[in-house]
Amino acid sequence: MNDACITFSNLTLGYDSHPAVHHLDGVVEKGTLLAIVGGNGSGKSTLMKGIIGMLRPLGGACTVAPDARIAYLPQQSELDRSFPAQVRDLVSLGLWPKRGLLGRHGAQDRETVLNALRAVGLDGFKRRPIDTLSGGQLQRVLFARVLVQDAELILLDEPFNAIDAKTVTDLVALIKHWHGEGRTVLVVVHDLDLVRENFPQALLLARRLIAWGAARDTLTPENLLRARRLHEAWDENAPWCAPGDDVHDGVCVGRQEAVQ
Ligand SMILES: Nc1ncnc2c1ncn2[C@@H]1O[C@H](COP(=O)(O)OP(=O)(O)OP(=O)(O)O)[C@@H](O)[C@H]1O
Repeated sequence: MNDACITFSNLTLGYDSHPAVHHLDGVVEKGTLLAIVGGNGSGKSTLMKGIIGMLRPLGGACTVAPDARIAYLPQQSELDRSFPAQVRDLVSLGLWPKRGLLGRHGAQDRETVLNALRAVGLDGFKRRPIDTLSGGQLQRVLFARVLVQDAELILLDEPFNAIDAKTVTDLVALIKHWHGEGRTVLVVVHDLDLVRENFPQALLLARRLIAWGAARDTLTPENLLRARRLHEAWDENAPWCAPGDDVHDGVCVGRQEAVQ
């Protein structure tokens, strides 16, 4: 059996005491390629932020294997492209765990960056200002940064949004390559056909876990309908489950007094 890369233990994540991911349990084993799916606002990005430690749990715990270096690619909408930088600067940022933020880059580092740009199909782009790139080109640059990070755990939040079919095909190939190298890769994806065709496993969220397993078994019409119904019925102002509160079907139902 593989070792655990990420362990969720009754994990609840949220904002201002309002839960966005509720009572999640399970283990992502090392070397897994997993798609995270669910409707808008179902908690996918929140889960990613919980895994990298950007969000502290409201309850429970999320543990990442201590030896796992993490590469995280947020949604493009969270990136500031106005920063005056060239493509090579952005890709070089992936080297900072090895070199430190102000560390000097040697000839080998420059070669690593060029090789990464070549691998994502952007040979010759190293001096381009990042604010002149198309959305698809920027996503390729960000994948190049992940490449140079050389991380054991890779988290990609909606990397295929507003990307043309050719770019999606190229980026999926890179993701499969990382999986083939034994890395653990979690990807937030909206296109369910793309998941069925390319991802061995899927985790379906509607703030709580609906299903998790082989992609084809997870993305059944029944599970998707259940996810939709639960999601639509969700109360945005639901309170945080305090320790000791009762949970029914994955949702906090408050503290039930013992029946005498
Ligand atoms: N910084 C924040 N402060 C308050 N609430 C937030 C914050 N970020 C997200 N939320 C809320 O948490 C819930 C889950 O959001 P999240 O971004 O995780 O969903 P998602 O599944 O990634 O959605 P999408 O597919 O639209 O990107 C939503 O109700 C959202 O409004």
